Amino acid sequence: MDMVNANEENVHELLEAHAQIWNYMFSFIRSMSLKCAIDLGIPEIIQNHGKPMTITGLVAVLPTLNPSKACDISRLMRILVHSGFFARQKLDNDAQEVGYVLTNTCRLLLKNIPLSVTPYLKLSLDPFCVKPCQVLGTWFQNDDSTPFVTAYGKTTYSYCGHETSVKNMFNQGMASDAQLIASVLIDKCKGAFEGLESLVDVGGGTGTLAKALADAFPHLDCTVLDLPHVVDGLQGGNNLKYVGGNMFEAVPAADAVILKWIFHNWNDEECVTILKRCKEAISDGGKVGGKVMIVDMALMDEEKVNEENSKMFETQLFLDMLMMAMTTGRERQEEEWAKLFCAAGFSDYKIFPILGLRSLIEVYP
Ligand SMILES: C[S@@+](CC[C@H](N)C(=O)[O-])C[C@H]1O[C@@H](n2cnc3c(N)ncnc32)[C@H](O)[C@@H]1O
Ligand SMILES: O=c1cc(-c2ccc(O)c(O)c2)oc2c(O)c(O)ccc12
Repeated sequence: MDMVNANEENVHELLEAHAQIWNYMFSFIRSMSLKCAIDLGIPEIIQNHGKPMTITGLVAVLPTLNPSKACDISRLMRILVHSGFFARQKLDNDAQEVGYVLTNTCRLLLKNIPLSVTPYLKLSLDPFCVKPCQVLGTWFQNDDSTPFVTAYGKTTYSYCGHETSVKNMFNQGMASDAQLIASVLIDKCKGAFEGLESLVDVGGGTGTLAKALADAFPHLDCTVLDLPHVVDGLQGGNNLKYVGGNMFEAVPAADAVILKWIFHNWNDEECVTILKRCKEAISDGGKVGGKVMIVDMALMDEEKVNEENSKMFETQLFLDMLMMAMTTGRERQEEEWAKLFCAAGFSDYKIFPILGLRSLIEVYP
């Protein structure tokens, strides 16, 4: 079709292509509208109201709203109803008036629930992550190691080390995700921890996952290894301790090591080095049967993408592009994982696709 010169036959197709571009182009409006509702505390206010909340009721109690902008809140709510975060419900059976309620999805965004996604959303939509994405094109044409460096002039590592508020936002985002993974692992994969006496969470951040595992398995000795500036001052417990160190140099000895969201931050060569340090850690005790447990993505096969799972695949690709913007890492397909394991001297692995977009991957020496 001739897309440039519209005539009557192709005008329909032209407009459809045009609409598709606009929908894609304006996709950031979705995330920014959701971020706005969260910044204003709207999910909590509606939840605490206990029944459908009218627009008048909502604007009356929004604590930080400038009154001259009250009429615009209904426009914000309209797009978020359309996107499925809020729904409209009658106030009561015979009433005509309707109010807003939260959908199940939106409940996951409440700030004070254990599995809240909000800290991770705040991290992902902060200029910390957004600015590097805006300079991808520049980065493809310069010598910088990552778009993050193009945007900020330093690596994420040194940026987080110096800016306390960004470091806290990053650690809180990671911790909230670790809480979700911990509860699924403890609920669905108890067997994976059976027979283990000690476990190191490599790059375990502020220890959310290790803490949950230490509580769930009181006979498991848990260690969190992370950079000194992350673990300094953190207090362990009975079967939990923190160690400051560098996973490229040494990993404390244990029956097993777990690494969540580590490998997607690093290139292949860096991953093989980390894997070798992990292999040494599970061999040092002299006990056979140790293993490396990885929580990360196994990218779906493009041939297996269909209408039902295509959104899932798209979300995996979003994360891959985010990793391109922030780090030297990438999301990997099964074959790419297998190559890394082989290069680091492991003999076998098994992928358990039990964590939604991500998998538990066990690697054996
Ligand atoms: C993407 S975060 C994942 C945190 C945690 N595993 C989780 O999933 O919630 C990566 C972690 O690796 C840590 N890290 C980076 N370089 C490291 C190194 N050389 N040695 C140990 N930890 C490191 C970071 O400080 C950060 O906590
Ligand atoms: O901004 C990010 C930065 C990093 C990151 C960068 C360098 C490292 O040395 C490291 O350990 C982690 O990882 C992320 C991540 O894993 C996400 O899921 C979302 C955002 C980020």
